[in-house]
Amino acid sequence: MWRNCVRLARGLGCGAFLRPDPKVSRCGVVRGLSPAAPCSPLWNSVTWLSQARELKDYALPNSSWSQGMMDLYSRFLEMCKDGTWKRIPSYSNSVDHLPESLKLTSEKERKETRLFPRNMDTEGVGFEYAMFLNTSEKRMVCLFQPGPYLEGPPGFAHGGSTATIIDSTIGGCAIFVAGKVMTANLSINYRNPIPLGSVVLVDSRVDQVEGRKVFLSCQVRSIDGQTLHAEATALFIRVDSTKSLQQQMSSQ
Ligand SMILES: CCCCCCCC/C=C\CCCCCCCC(=O)SCCNC(=O)CCNC(=O)[C@H](O)C(C)(C)COP(=O)(O)OP(=O)(O)OC[C@H]1O[C@@H](n2cnc3c(N)ncnc32)[C@H](O)[C@@H]1OP(=O)(O)O
Repeated sequence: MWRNCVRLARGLGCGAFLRPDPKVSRCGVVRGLSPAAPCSPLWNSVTWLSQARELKDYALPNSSWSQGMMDLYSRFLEMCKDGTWKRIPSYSNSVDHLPESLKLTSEKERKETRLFPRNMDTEGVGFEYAMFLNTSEKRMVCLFQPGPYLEGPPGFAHGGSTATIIDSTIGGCAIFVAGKVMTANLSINYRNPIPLGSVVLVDSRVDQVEGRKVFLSCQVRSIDGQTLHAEATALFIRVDSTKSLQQQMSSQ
């Protein structure tokens, strides 16, 4: 069934769902001085994407995405049009997400590190995901399609992979709202297993900020909302900087 989904997606292709940017290749590589995110004025306005080096944006559709993932992605792109939601690009290295001016000197030198959920180069085998941020609701939603290399129980996602995508989504939300943070506590209740190749919505929000403490909650649900796969609460601690990433970027 999973293979059929992949074949179906391949057959349909993804071109129809994207408004093509001639400077962005189909696989999301940013060429030359072009920004990567077609729907986000915030990301378009920042200068840190203007690097000669090529960055691949992994959060753009590829041929492994199922029809369900594509449909959901285009629904969120539609919601980006009025600025309510912003598509968050995703690179293979944490450092690539930071504006040049915020990088520590040591981080400016290229390191052979990889952001954990982006550590597989073959499309569709691991974490396929795309995140969208709603700033006013302090909410980050992640469309997640777990691939066959994330198997735990036969046919289903490993609980650790679910924890990873929750931590990343919640963490991304906390970073945009509160700035540089670390996960101090993550508590997950697993309610229903996630079938490999299915698409789920990881919906997280900041509930409260108390000094350095950022409290968040999250639900992982099937696309139709009928199945609750997991729910989580988390505490993130601000480690430095009083500004959120968004404030830092808009003041560039
Ligand atoms: C990265 C990419 C950036 C790109 C962004 C743009 C794109 C966005 C999209 C996608 C992003 C993906 C995002 C990924 C996110 C992943 C996040 C992780 O996986 S982080 C790794 C795992 N976490 C650790 O390794 C922490 C290890 N722990 C520590 O380093 C420290 O313990 C730390 C920093 C958490 C706190 O240490 P202290 O020394 O700074 O602070 P103290 O004094 O201990 O605690 C402060 C307050 O918090 C409470 N606290 C601390 N830990 C607690 C806990 N576990 N439970 C309850 N309270 C706790 C304490 O009791 C204290 O409270 P009182 O001020 O006294 O009221």
